[in-house]
Amino acid sequence: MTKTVKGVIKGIGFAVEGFLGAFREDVHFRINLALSLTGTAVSLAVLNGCTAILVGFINFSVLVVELLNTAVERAVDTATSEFKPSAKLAKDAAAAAVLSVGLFALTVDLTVVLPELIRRLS
Ligand SMILES: Nc1ncnc2c1ncn2[C@@H]1O[C@H](COP(=O)(O)OP(=O)(O)OP(=O)(O)O)[C@@H](O)[C@H]1O
Repeated sequence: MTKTVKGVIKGIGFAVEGFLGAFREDVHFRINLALSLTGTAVSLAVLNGCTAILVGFINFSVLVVELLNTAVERAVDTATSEFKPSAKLAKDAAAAAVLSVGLFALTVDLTVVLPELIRRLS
């Protein structure tokens, strides 16, 4: 196995560790994981073609942004235990990113996915 391939496999291992660590230690991550994967699965199940992929991706992106939020929170906690305005802004801006994408995903789910789900079930 070449050095490059070994490096890629190692990198994937670190990514899996990051995912499992966030799952273990962050309750917000677990909640957003459940919501995001449910939204993604329902979108892919009830919508078709490009719409399914786009709406599924919007739901999945909540999970991605929540992972970044967890990373920012942990990095800030590692960097300082003192109260610093810049630390507050870093954490609050990361939380705002999750809120923004979450609200957008919710709006899309309520206006695109839910009506289609109801139509199929009725
Ligand atoms: N070192 C710090 N300096 C300034 N403000 C901070 C610092 N750490 C946290 N805060 C702020 O305090 C509030 C609560 O943060 P806290 O880290 O307790 O909760 P959180 O961001 O939801 O993360 P967690 O998931 O770890 O509970 C937030 O507004 C955050 O920006």
